[in-house]
Amino acid sequence: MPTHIEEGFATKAIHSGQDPRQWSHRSVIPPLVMSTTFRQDGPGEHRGYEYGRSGNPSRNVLETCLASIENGKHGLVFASGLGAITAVTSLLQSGDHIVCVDDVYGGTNRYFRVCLVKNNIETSFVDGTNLKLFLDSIKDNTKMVWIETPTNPLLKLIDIRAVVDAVKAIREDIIVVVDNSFLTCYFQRPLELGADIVIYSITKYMNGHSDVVMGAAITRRDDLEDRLRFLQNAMGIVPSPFDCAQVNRSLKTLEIRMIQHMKAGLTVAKFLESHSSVEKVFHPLLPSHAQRELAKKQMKGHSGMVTFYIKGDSRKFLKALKIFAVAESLGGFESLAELPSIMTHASLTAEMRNELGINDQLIRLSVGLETESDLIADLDQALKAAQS
Ligand SMILES: C=C(NCc1c(COP(=O)(O)O)cnc(C)c1O)C(=O)O
Repeated sequence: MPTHIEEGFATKAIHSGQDPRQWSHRSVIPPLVMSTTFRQDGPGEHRGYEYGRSGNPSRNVLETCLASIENGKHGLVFASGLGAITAVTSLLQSGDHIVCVDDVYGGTNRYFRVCLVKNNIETSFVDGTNLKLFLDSIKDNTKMVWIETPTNPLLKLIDIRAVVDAVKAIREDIIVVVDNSFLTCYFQRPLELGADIVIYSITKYMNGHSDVVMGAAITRRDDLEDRLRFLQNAMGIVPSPFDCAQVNRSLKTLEIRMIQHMKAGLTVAKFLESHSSVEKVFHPLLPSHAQRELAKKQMKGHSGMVTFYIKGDSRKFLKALKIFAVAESLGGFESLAELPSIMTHASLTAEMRNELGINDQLIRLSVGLETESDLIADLDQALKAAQS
């Protein structure tokens, strides 16, 4: 028997789910199956696939690969990150309660606060960096705890293992969900830290090419996979086979892309921190980050996300940028810059934004894969423009 080799991340990303022996023609690159339906040998006698919404070979290849690189058991993909959030929160029912970290993506906040409330599912938004405060928010009807770490956009960290242990000590049936979009499974493994479900906006780093909108949920629990698989089909929030093939391709370079995003992001963060036109920089790997020790404990590294308070005119800064594009989203090879207060987090209430410190001086960067010196030069000239 060949000795079992514990494969590395890149090997899993390149080979998991891709075995050419799955298809008779043995193509090394998985075939793209666009068909919405599959011929059956007889009524109900199919070969694993019946209808495109219920299952698709190109989707199956991607879901297998995602589960493998997450060190999970089951991977499910959805039409968008919010589609994954919709499916996962559909595990709840009327009268249930969610405890959610206060600093989350604006669309997540909006879905919880505006949409779920229509189904009589209430959410408490709480500072997840204060474990006691977070746990004190758990009520008899709390059925889900929702974590983003690092958070969007303030890059606050939540101790996943500490939250999981404390929550499960209160009640085992509370489902702990971690949105890992800002780091990917290359830098952080929430399932290994005890989370029940990890979700992604695949749109971001996992695809990393800003040409697919998709979401994913990965779990080790058969019971949750069974319920999520039902919801994926019954709610119809599935991605196209073409998009699945695109993302499957992107995962092959995830490791090397994240390593470069980390390198460039840290270069940018250090440059900003030393600049006289910058008030404060948030980056988990900077010594100045309040939770630097937690970063070292639960993260293998950090992505290209950098957030900072600018001195001077933030709009002038953003309009002066030449290489960074002013745009929503993040995690692609191109560098992006945005003003969360009026862009990605505009859907928060003004009170919530004020409490969090998401004001017109707060700028969020997604540092891409361009030449680092070009990025620094672009930021430097734009910071000067903001002071004029
Ligand atoms: C579009 C942006 N965020 C989407 C997002 C989502 C939603 O993913 P979509 O694929 O955009 O539906 C979920 N979770 C996090 C942490 C996210 O950042 C943004 O922050 O610019």
